Amino acid sequence: MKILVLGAGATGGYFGGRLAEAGLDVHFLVRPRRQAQLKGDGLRVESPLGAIHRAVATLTRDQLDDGFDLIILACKAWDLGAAIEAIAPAMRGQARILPLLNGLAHLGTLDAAFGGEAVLGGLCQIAATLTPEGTIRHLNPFSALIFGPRQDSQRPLCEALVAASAGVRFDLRLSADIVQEMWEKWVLIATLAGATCLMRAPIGAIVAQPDGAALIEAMLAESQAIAASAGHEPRASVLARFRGLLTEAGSPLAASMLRDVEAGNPVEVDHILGDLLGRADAAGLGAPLLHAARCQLGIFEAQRRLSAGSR
Ligand SMILES: NC(=O)C1=CN([C@@H]2O[C@H](COP(=O)(O)OP(=O)(O)OC[C@H]3O[C@@H](n4cnc5c(N)ncnc54)[C@H](OP(=O)(O)O)[C@@H]3O)[C@@H](O)[C@H]2O)C=CC1
Ligand SMILES: CC(C)(CO)C(=O)C(=O)O
Repeated sequence: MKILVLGAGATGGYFGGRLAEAGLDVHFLVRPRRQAQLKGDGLRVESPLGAIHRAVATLTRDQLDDGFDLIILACKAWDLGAAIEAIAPAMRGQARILPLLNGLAHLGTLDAAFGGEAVLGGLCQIAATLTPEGTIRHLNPFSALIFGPRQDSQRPLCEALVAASAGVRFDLRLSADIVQEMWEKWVLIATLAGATCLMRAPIGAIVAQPDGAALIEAMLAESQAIAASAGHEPRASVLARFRGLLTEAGSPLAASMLRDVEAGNPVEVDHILGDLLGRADAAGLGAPLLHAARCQLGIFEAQRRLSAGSR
């Protein structure tokens, strides 16, 4: 199976690197600055599960052909349009796309560009970051990639990926209902990003305050109600796990969006909170805490753009 990974950032570099480490035929579609880093120093991953430092195959969009079976899409939401243009030559063949982005809106955008049959469902669970020097830092021992077919015709490729990935050093799971699992992940990330970015602190610091846990619980209830109104009520066992993660005393857990805020990077506020709130509005649901988080991140984004423009 020939795999193309768009983006050698935190998630693409980590999961692509682990697949390459396990002997799969992985190529990274990158832009020239990242290609120079990877050609100069190889792919570097620091991880409690074992470091990776290896040469990897890279190509830029002008070198792309249609010989790939699977494209793992690992860009931020604001880069989706450029990513679609970049992978278009590979989509002339039989390739299918496995997106790792948080949220859900990208599925519709990819379906419109390449047809629904080309687009699997997918998500990842990891805390990782890309340093300015190009190292991927995996921040805790947890890493999972969950994926699955959205149409029956996609099932053989999904099963082939599982078979080819025996021995890979992360949890790879073929989901029986990937769209439901993407919704559940959206409920988690909207709450985690909303709370940790609004409070500018990890979970442990928030729940150490007298009203912290109640605030997170209320935000989780808002996200849950929006998912339920779309026909994707999170399963009770999943909600119980999320509640545990989101209210754990002393937890260092924070959303990758908070790491982006702290680094002064753009944030996926429209994709993760804006889109969810659009669906809340359409269903006539109030979600005041999620609205407050969106407003706060909107201000951050506007100020970030202003100061980037004045430099
Ligand atoms: N980081 C995390 O812990 C987690 C992230 N996620 C989600 O995963 C998604 C990806 O996030 P993450 O990996 O952190 O993001 P990063 O910013 O670390 O990496 C994205 C990479 O994509 C590359 N890229 C973007 N557009 C293109 C293009 N057209 N051609 C080639 N390369 C491109 C960027 O390259 P360049 O340097 O050239 O801009 C960048 O290196 C997001 O939706 C995020 O919410 C989900 C779970 C955890
Ligand atoms: C919820 C979490 C931490 C899990 O991977 C995540 O997706 C993120 O921080 O972007």
